[in-house]
Amino acid sequence: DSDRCGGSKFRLTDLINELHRVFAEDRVNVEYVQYLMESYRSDPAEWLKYAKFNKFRYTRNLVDAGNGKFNLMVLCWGEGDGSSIHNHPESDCIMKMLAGQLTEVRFAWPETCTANDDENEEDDRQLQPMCEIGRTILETDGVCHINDSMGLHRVENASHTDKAVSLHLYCPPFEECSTFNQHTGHKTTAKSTFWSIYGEKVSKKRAEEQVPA
Ligand SMILES: O=C(O)CCSS
Ligand SMILES: [Fe+2]
Repeated sequence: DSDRCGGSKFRLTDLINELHRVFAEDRVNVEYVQYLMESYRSDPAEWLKYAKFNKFRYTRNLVDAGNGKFNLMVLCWGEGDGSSIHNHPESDCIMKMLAGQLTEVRFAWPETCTANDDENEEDDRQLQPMCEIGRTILETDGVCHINDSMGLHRVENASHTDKAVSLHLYCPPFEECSTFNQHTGHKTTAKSTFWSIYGEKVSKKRAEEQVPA
């Protein structure tokens, strides 16, 4: 079937095929990848099978493992769900709203200043509150792009009445990232896991393995 202006419809499967073609090249143009994510018009019939919610926290549902070059996943946010402040190690993150609304809050990397200049072994850092450097409300089909050179972010569903669904592309994929305490800038490492893989809920046992098929 065709879209409004008579062109053939750019389906989720077309997006995935085009991403595989792009990532088969040696060099990837991230702007073009962002253009592809913008070009896809959200159609719930195409992604509902990945949209699995957990009442306790947002879920990450793997759609395509990108032949190891990228991960494409559907994230499902219950009312009030939010991520921690986190980075995207050596990766580009391109995020697109499929349904509902999300707020992206950006932060600068934490400042750490040594309390005193003498060469003491223990680097005595004075952690301080992190600085918010931007705030964007993403509406359906909106896309945002971030990588570590641009800063850190927290993503949250501020609605008390509506759920939200977003499509995330990470290239290259990463299994863990750093999370940050907003008041102190203190950094900890967090492992990223999938709630479902290719539309199948991850069994308790598989959750340990976390190896996409
Ligand atoms: O992958 C995650 O859990 C962070 C979602 S915001 S990019
Ligand atoms: Fe993120």
